[in-house]
Amino acid sequence: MLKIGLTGNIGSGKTTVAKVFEVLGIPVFYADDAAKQIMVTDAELIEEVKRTFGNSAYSNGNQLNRKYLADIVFADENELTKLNALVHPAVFRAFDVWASKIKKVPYVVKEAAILFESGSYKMCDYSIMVSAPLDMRLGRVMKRDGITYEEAARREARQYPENEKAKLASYTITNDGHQLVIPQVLALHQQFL
Ligand SMILES: CC(C)(COP(=O)(O)OP(=O)(O)OC[C@H]1O[C@@H](n2cnc3c(N)ncnc32)[C@H](O)[C@@H]1O)[C@@H](O)C(=O)NCCC(=O)NCCS
Ligand SMILES: Nc1ncnc2c1ncn2[C@@H]1O[C@H](COP(=O)(O)OP(=O)(O)OP(=O)(O)O)[C@@H](O)[C@H]1O
Repeated sequence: MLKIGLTGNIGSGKTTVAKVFEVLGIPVFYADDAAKQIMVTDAELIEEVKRTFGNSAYSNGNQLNRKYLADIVFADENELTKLNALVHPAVFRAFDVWASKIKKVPYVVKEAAILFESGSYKMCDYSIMVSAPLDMRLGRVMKRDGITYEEAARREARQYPENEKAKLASYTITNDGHQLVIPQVLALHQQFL
């Protein structure tokens, strides 16, 4: 069973592409969602996050104060590195457990915003990058999340540039509103069968 990493910078449309793979019957692991879940359920991790970023990182018990944490980590690369070091090992383990339970499919997809930055592409057989022009990506995220251009751009600045990712990726899907996405996914699907 192949493991295919699926990534793309903020607002590229990787989750949208992942849904197409799901429609084709391919199981998809959403690393960002797994991280979200782990950050509110793993007691040891919660304590580490509080110790590192202050008790205000959580409110009402184990409810993650996402805005508080985002303001700290996306403003300072060192802080983001600290958070990544706490969260990512647990996400890697969750993926391995999830994948080990899946049988009788030719491949699974791991969707992760920072597949290359975290190094997790090395644990995949192939990687796919979803690409779209910067302004289009930031515009999509502003609309989806109700955040400002500056907030979206700050996150983008913490991710590898698209041209560097393209060098590492096995395949690229273009989601620029001109090229159709579904035929591009179907072509890769045929290849992985
Ligand atoms: C800082 C947090 C709490 C902010 O939460 P928020 O709900 O505002 O954002 P969300 O998690 O939905 O992420 C939205 C987008 O931000 C970008 N982003 C998120 N985490 C990271 C990161 N570690 N590095 C670079 N970009 C990131 C991605 O493009 C992502 O799709 C959250 O992003 C977080 O806990 N990040 C660290 C864990 C992580 O790395 N998750 C992503 C991959 S496993
Ligand atoms: N081709 C497209 N045309 C119009 N809207 C699109 C297109 N592709 C994606 N979108 C929209 O843009 C937004 C961002 O897409 P999506 O959530 O799939 O991106 P993402 O790469 O997973 O983003 P993030 O890194 O922020 O999680 C969503 O609201 C989605 O519906």
